[in-house]
Amino acid sequence: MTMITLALSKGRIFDETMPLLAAAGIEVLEDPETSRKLILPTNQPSVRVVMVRATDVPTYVQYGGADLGVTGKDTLIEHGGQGLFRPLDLNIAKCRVSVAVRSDFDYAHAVTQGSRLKVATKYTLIARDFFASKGVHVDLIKLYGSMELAPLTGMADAIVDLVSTGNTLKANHLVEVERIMDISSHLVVNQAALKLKQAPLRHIIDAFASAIRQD
Ligand SMILES: Nc1ncnc2c1ncn2[C@@H]1O[C@H](COP(=O)(O)OP(=O)(O)OP(=O)(O)O)[C@@H](O)[C@H]1O
Ligand SMILES: O=P(O)(O)OC[C@H]1O[C@H](OP(=O)(O)OP(=O)(O)O)[C@H](O)[C@@H]1O
Repeated sequence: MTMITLALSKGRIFDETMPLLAAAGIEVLEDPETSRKLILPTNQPSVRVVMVRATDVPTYVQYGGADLGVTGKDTLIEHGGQGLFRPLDLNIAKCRVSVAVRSDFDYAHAVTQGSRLKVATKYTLIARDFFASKGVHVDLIKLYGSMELAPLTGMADAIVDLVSTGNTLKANHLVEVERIMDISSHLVVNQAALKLKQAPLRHIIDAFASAIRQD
């Protein structure tokens, strides 16, 4: 029996992938929110799900710890995508990467003045590319979470972070000043596995493709 291993992360990616798995006839038998198990069985003995940090999904798939996985485009860009085949935009976990500042910070003035902007972010590659393309000099501060706090404490002038409803920014008196790119989650597949386990992986990819919701 050829075992297929799918890497997912807890929360919205797991939740929003479930209907796609259902289209492939796959049902996960345990709830990752309540189970302590990191390897979850499914109703198909030849398919299992491994639960990893969202930022680790591309790494697990790249090195063959999983044959395929679901990951945000933001995470994929920061990872670099080496060794990954990326057959489908799943149109789930939709948000955007944006620049935000304190509502009393004059961003337009700061970026035209030619001075250096202090930017805190988890997304250093995306931020570096974006500001380079605008010709704005930045000092990047790498953070792993709670980016919103950086401008509030005076540590940074701006953040580059994910925005969906805008509620998190609003609750912290921050405003979105530039939208860098739209984000959704993608299916990624290990390139070697795609050759060695072609038939079962094709079945999953095709089922996912048929179940993608367009809006
Ligand atoms: N508010 C949101 N609305 C829609 N999609 C989102 C939102 N926040 C994040 N996402 C998308 O979902 C992916 C996973 O986000 P999630 O919050 O589950 O993990 P994380 O906490 O950022 O990751 P890690 O645990 O590795 O730090 C992100 O990479 C992004 O593509
Ligand atoms: O614009 P909003 O709708 O407020 O979403 C944006 C927030 O969502 C993400 O965090 P996290 O995954 O912690 O958000 P969650 O509370 O939706 O899980 C992201 O890092 C932002 O902080």
